Amino acid sequence: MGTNFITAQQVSKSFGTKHVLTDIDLTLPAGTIYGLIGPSGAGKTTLVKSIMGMEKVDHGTVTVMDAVMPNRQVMAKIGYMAQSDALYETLTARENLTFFGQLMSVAPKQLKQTIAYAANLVNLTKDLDLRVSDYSGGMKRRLSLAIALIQNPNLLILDEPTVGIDPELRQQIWEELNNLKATGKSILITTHVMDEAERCDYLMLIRRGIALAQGTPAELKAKYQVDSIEQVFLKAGRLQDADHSNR
Ligand SMILES: Nc1ncnc2c1ncn2[C@@H]1O[C@H](COP(=O)(O)OP(=O)(O)OP(=O)(O)O)[C@@H](O)[C@H]1O
Repeated sequence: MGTNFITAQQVSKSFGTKHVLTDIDLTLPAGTIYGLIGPSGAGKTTLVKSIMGMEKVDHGTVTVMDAVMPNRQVMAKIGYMAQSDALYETLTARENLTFFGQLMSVAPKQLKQTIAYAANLVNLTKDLDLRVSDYSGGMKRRLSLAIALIQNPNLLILDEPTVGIDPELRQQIWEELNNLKATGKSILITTHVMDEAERCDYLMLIRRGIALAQGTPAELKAKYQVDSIEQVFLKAGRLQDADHSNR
């Protein structure tokens, strides 16, 4: 594989007359946590789905692990956690993990081990044999994250993985994301939580489908001469508004 897990070039997407993504470039190298940060409706999920090959882009190209997307085989190799949970409610969490593990061709011998690892990571070990219909919203998010990890993927794409997850567990999840990164895996993550943005190696600030700024958190703070990513976002947003009204 080349050095990059994801290369998106000049990606544009509209729904009807609404421009949702405009000329987005994104490069995700190995061993990197890349954060997409932006307000609700900014286009983060649409960009993630375009990278996954689940949305057809109007313009531009997306390459994932050397394959031009959409590509079913490559899509199956990505540990993907969607924004809405796609779980079998009448099955237990263990049965869900087993089902998805088999679907992703995890060897039966390994499956038991990876279920234990993933359940432990998201703190669901003791609730594995409960039916998902009895799970809270946060538990369902955690189970979805465990499913994304079940095949030990080299590339994880996580759409708002920590929504509804308490701060302590969020901390543990971030620690594990960093461990995965240290083994050369890459993670693309969307969030609107600013302290999570600070933990990413590289960020894209996205607003109204436009990449307002890209860089490491330190680079962005230096560029906008502020102390936090939240302030970077506010300043970049104001500049975007001023630019818009000057046209
Ligand atoms: N299938 C669709 N048909 C029409 N409009 C869509 C469709 N999917 C998304 N949109 C619109 O595209 C815009 C961007 O949506 P998207 O879900 O990508 O934003 P987001 O940044 O992920 O927001 P959130 O943080 O709330 O998930 C929104 O205005 C949304 O209404």
